[in-house]
Amino acid sequence: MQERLQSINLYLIGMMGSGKTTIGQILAKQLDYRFIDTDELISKVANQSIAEIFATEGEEAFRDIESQVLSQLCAYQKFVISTGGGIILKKMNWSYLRHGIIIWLNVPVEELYNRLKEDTTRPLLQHPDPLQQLQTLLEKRKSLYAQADLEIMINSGDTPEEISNQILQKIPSILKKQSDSLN
Ligand SMILES: Nc1ncnc2c1ncn2[C@@H]1O[C@H](COP(=O)(O)OP(=O)(O)OP(=O)(O)O)[C@@H](O)[C@H]1O
Ligand SMILES: O=C(O)C1=C[C@@H](O)[C@@H](O)[C@H](O)C1
Ligand SMILES: [Mg+2]
Repeated sequence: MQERLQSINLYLIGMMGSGKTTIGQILAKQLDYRFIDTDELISKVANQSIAEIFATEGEEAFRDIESQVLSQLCAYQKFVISTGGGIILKKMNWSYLRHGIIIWLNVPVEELYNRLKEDTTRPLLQHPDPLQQLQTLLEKRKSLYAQADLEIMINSGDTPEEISNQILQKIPSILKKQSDSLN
């Protein structure tokens, strides 16, 4: 598989809580790739949590930093890159993501809510009705996430290892599509 992948990066996209960070780490180990998470990188570089950046500089400033970070990462190879949930919002980001294989972790909102209801670190969920907020965000973003090369439908109960294996199984079909479109 590593040979067929030819060091191309894998980008995980999806809603907050969909498991991009968790599954990205497993996938990287399985492929002998390096792992990076754009949220963690931004937080390190800014020396602030994502919530602090949103609070002090605002969402737009965060989105600009996110784009810059992504533009630099796509120059590297052999990375699994877990992205922030809103990375799909900027059109420019798609031109960076398209350097690699884009994988959408599609998780039902009820499951996202169960995972995140106790978590206070996601600024966009600091809302009186977080379940409704997740539903609204997903409705707005679904057509963008759907532009991924690969959609992984996740049911509650699917373990991160199972999901990672499912991705590995499906990657060859994407590589085939890509090579067919070049012929
Ligand atoms: N398949 C799974 N089954 C159960 N829990 C999971 C699964 N995948 C992730 N989780 C849990 O859900 C929570 C969110 O996962 P994670 O942080 O990986 O999501 P994320 O997509 O990176 O979110 P964000 O966009 O906010 O960074 C974590 O507590 C994680 O342990
Ligand atoms: O869905 C979103 O817009 C976000 C998701 C997180 O990964 C962070 O990037 C930030 O909290 C914004
Ligand atoms: Mg994450």
